[in-house]
Parts: sequence; structure tokens; C-alpha cells
Amino acid sequence: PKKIILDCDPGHDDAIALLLAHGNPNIELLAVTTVVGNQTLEKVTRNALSVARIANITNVPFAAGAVRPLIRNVEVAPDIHGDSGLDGPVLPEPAIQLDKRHAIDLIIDTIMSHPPKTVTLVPTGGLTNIAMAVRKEPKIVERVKEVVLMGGGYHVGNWSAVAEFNIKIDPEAAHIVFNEKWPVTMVGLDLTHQALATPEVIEKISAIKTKPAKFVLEMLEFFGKMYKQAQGFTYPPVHDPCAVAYVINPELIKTKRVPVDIELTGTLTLGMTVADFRFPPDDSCHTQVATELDHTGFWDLIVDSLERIGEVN
Ligand SMILES: Nc1ccc([C@@H]2N[C@H](CO)[C@@H](O)[C@H]2O)cc1
Ligand SMILES: [Ca+2]
Repeated sequence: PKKIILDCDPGHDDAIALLLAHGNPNIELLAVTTVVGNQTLEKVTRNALSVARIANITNVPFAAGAVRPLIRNVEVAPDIHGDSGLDGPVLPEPAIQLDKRHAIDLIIDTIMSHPPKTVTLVPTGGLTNIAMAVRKEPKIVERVKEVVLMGGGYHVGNWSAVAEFNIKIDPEAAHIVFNEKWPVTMVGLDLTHQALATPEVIEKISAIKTKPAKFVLEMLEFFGKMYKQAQGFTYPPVHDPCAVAYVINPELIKTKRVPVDIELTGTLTLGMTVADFRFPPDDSCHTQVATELDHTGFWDLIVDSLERIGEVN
């Protein structure tokens, strides 16, 4: 199985990414870390532990990380995720305690305690924790197998005309992560806006008569309602599980090697992931962007994970 660390800000789609990772037999979830983003650190951390309770995830360390971006102020997304950060379903009381370490120490310890090139980092929130971990222990850059992140967009923005939320809330952190010499796969909005939870998808999940599946349906109902109101989407794009799906089966997502850098000083373009498609990438190019999703294959993975999780009491 592929060993991953999920760094997330649950968030409805982060929650589904966590369930996908937990339920899929090809993924070994080594650690879950939380970062400020969709909501405050306290709220997204509580949400992560509630999702762990829903799926009965008991043997994975969870640790909380950065309470705010490296430089800028906290900017949350209640218009999509609500005041709790996971509005819609009733959130159960957590059943596990947080790991006593800071997220960046759990990330560093986990990577350094596994053989080189065996651990994949999967950030699905702002990149504050990842940037801080790299600055504290630069050795993780050569040791990590790859970074597969949900964030950015080479032709699409959602937090400004040209920037995506996860990048824009901490562009300095993103600049660090995209410029370290490790393999980065950017699963951006160009890809995740194809991951729509259509009625056919809802129907397939509705056929699974378990509490975790019901939780997912209640999350998708709220997420869909907010996405329609806030961004005019008929069906909601479920972003974060796309990053996990790529780790599970890279054939589900087409990618293109291209240099990507982060705008830090633009008035209109702050946080933009600038992809330079003008020339063929040279050997120094360590970034690739996701371009095309196998929609059916993607959602079949999520349905399969929910079926494997089964009923939980
Ligand atoms: N409007 C909006 C804001 C933030 C997000 C979160 N940020 C990423 C998509 O921009 C995902 O990780 C998701 O959790 C989604 C929608
Ligand atoms: Ca997220």
C-alpha cells in the first residue's frame, strides 16, 4: 500500500478525502494533521476528530498544526463550509485524543522514521504546516516520495479571479512548497471542478445503508446547497479526494509536467499558481499539474471505500 500523511482543514471535501484514504486498501494512512483554512484551527481539528469517530479510525495519530498563515491573517470560508467548518450533519463527540506533538513534528517524525521515498505527503488545505516542516527539517524534501496537493489552478481561481483558496490564504507557504526540489503534483481547480457530485453519484452513495454513508450524504447536501448559493454550481465540486484518488490510482487523472510558481506581489494576482506552458519542460521541472479526471472511476473509489468502511457504532 501507498503510505500517506494527510494534512487537511476539514471542510466537507477534506472529510471525504479522509474517508477515501481510510477505506481504500491501497492506502496506509500514517498520520492526519490539521491546519487553519476553511475554519479556525480549533474547528477544523475538532471536525477531523469527529470524522475519525464516524469512520472508527482509532489507530492513526492526529495532530493539530498552524493556527494562522506564516505572515497573513486568518481567512476562513464559512460561505461554503458553514460556521463549524463542517455544517450539515450532526458531528459526534471525538473518541480519540490528539497526538501531543505539533503537526509539523508528527510530519517530520513520520517521514524520517520511514525508509526514503516511501511516504507521500497529501496536503488538502493551506500549505502552512508543510512549509514550516520543511524549514524545521530540510531533510524531509529528499526523503519524501512526492507531494500530491489539492490547490491552485492553471486557468481557474475561486478565491480571486486567478487564485485558489488553499494557495491564496498562505501564498508564502505555497511558494516554499512549490520551490523545494521535490516532486509536486498540483491537483488544482482545473481538475477538481470535474469532480462534481451529480445525482447519479448521490444515488450510488444513497444505496449504502450505513451511518458513514449517511454522514457523507448530509455533508454533500449542505456543500451542494452552499456551492449553488456562493458560486452558482448546479452540483458541487468535491476537490480534496481527487488528490487521494491520484495516489491510489494515477491512471484516473491525466497530468502534464510544467513549471509552476506562486505570485507573491501581484495586486490582482496574489496567490496565483502561474504555470508556464510555453516550452517543453526541462529536466529541472519537478512540478506537474492535473488536467483530466476519470469521473466514474473517481466516484467508484469513494463508493468502494464507503462500502469497505461498512457500518460503525
Ligand atoms: N469556496 C471554497 C473555499 C475553500 C475550499 C477548500 N479549499 C480547496 C478548494 O479551493 C479545498 O481544499 C476546499 O476544502 C472550497 C471552496
Ligand atoms: Ca481542504
